[in-house]
Amino acid sequence: MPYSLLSADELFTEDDRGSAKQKKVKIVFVIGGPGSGKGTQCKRIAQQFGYTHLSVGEILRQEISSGSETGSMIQKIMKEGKLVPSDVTVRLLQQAMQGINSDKFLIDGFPRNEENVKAFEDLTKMEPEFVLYLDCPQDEMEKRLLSRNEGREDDNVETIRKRFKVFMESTLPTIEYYESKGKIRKVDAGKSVDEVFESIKVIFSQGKDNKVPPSRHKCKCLIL
Ligand SMILES: Nc1ncnc2c1ncn2[C@@H]1O[C@H](COP(=O)(O)OP(=O)(O)OP(=O)(O)O)[C@@H](O)[C@H]1O
Ligand SMILES: Nc1ccn([C@H]2C[C@H](O)[C@@H](COP(=O)(O)O)O2)c(=O)n1
Ligand SMILES: [Mg+2]
Repeated sequence: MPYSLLSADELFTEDDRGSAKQKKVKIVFVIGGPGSGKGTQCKRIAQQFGYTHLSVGEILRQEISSGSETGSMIQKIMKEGKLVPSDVTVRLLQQAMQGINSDKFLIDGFPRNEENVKAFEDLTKMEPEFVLYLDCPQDEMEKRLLSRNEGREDDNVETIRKRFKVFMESTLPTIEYYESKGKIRKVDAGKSVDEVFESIKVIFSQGKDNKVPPSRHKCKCLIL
């Protein structure tokens, strides 16, 4: 189904004295495997560094709760641990951003694949300032998800394993892509919540030129 997508200007321009003025918006993507602690750490980052936290998974779950046809489609996909088509995801993300007057967005759980990256770049003509990557061992992530207890339909062993596979096959290549642009900031997310946040604070306290050594992930390169 075609969606009417707004351009970067329509999304990010404010007209406050009769003349169109470009509003500078800073975007940080937060990625990591299922259960790596994205939501947990984003709440702290938002509080301490003044970002607006948007969880893309949460935005999709809100659409499910709305009872719309799109919501039923999203629900089926999520139950199977798969990814929602990017035109749907980016449209809902854009709508959420439009409704908030903020110049600093922390976008949790995005991008998840090459299609997400391309849809976002094509639509907004923007790039993230940097991409925070929470790197966590799979057995630790599985343990966390199985004791999360938030009633999520996708927190069962079968779906969790599928989500891990999607992360390895589809999300890791996006990390390679941003790494080639010097935008990945990786932290060891297998430690305690406080320890992980200590490493994150260092990153958010530094300027945008802060660089980390390339990671050892072996993934195919992402060609956009
Ligand atoms: N560093 C940590 N140590 C132990 N438990 C943690 C840590 N970080 C988060 N948790 C717990 O693990 C569970 C998953 O965390 P969280 O929801 O933040 O992960 P997520 O990356 O957002 O997962 P998803 O991709 O499924 O949304 C939660 O119950 C949370 O309280
Ligand atoms: N960019 C995204 C983000 C999320 N989804 C879907 C697939 C995920 O398993 C689910 C839950 O997301 P989470 O709360 O774990 O971040 O939402 C997607 O398709 N595309
Ligand atoms: Mg989450």
